Amino acid sequence: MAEILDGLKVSKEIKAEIKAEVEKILEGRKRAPHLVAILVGNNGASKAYVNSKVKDCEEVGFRSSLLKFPSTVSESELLEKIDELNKSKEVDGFIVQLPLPDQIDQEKIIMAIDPRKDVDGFHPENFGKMALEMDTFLPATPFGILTLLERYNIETKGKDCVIIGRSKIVGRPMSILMGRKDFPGNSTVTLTHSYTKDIEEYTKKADIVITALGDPHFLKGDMIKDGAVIVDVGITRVDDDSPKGYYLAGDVDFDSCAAKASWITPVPGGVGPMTRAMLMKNTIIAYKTSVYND
Ligand SMILES: Nc1nc2c(c(=O)[nH]1)N[C@@H](CN(C=O)c1ccc(C(=O)N[C@@H](CCC(=O)O)C(=O)O)cc1)CN2
Repeated sequence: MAEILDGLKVSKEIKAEIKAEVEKILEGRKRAPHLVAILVGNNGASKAYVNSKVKDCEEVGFRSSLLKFPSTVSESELLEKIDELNKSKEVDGFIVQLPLPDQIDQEKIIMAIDPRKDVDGFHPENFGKMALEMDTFLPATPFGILTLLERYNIETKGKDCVIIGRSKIVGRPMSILMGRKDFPGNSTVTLTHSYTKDIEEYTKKADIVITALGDPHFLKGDMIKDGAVIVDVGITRVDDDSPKGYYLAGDVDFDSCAAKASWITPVPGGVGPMTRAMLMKNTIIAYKTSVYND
C-alpha cells in the first residue's frame, strides 16, 4: 500500500517558512511583498483558485490585490493594466489567472508581462531560462511537484519518468525539469500526449508517473508497475448530488493505484496546495530581487 505525498502538510510548512522570512524582512524594510492577481470572467474554479491565492498572501504576510475584469474585457484593456503593473514600484509580482476568454490572445498577454514580475514563470524568457538550468521563476505546479518529491526524499536520479499531458503550464515544463541536471531531476523522461499510440506501454514500465490531462480516474492500477511513484495533477470538478454540487476528481484511480504504488499524491490535498505555496515562494523571490524595495 502506497504512502501519501501530503501536499497540504508540506504546503503549510513552506508557507510557515515564508511567513518567518517576511517577518524578518519587515524588521529592516518598509513594505511587505505585494502580489497582484488578475481574474477575468466568472469561471467558478478560477475564482476559487484566485481567492485562495489571496488568502495565502494574508497567511504569509504579503500584501495582495485582486483585479477583476468581466469576461467581455478587451485585450487592449488587459494589456494596459499589465503595462501599469509592470511599471509599478509597489508591485513585486503578478499573475493573470488562466484560462482566459476566447477573444483574448493568451500568448500576447503572457508576452506583455515583465519577466522580472512573472511569478507564474510563463513568459518565454523565464521558460527558456528554466530549460537552460538558469535561475528563474519556475511555473508553480511543476515547482510544487519538485518540492514535494524533494521534501519526501524521493529518488529521481536515473529513474524512468512518464508524464501524461503536454500543457504549457504543467506537462511540458515538468518534462524539462525532471530531465535537468539538478535534484530532483536526472530522470529519463517520456512525455506522452493525445497522439501517443499506447500510453500504457510507457506507464507500465515507469518508476514515476505524473498525470496532467484532466481526465478523471484515467490511470488505473493495472497500468502501473509495483512500487511506482504516482503524482496526480488533474483536478476536475465532477457534478454530483453533494451540497457543493460537485466533487474533485484526479486523473488517477486512487484506490487501484495506491494498492500498487510506493508513493501517491491525493486529490485534493496533493499537488494543488503545493501550486499555491510555490506562487508565494516565487513572489518572495521577486520581492528580494526587485530593484524597488530597498
Ligand atoms: N495563472 C495561472 N493560472 C492557472 C494556474 C497557474 O499556476 N497560474 N494553474 C491552474 C490552477 N491553479 C492555480 O491557479 C490551482 C489549481 C488547484 C489548486 C488547489 O489548491 N487545489 C486544491 C483543491 C481546491 C478546490 O477545492 O477546488 C487541491 O488540489 O487540494 C490551486 C491552484 C490553472 N490556472
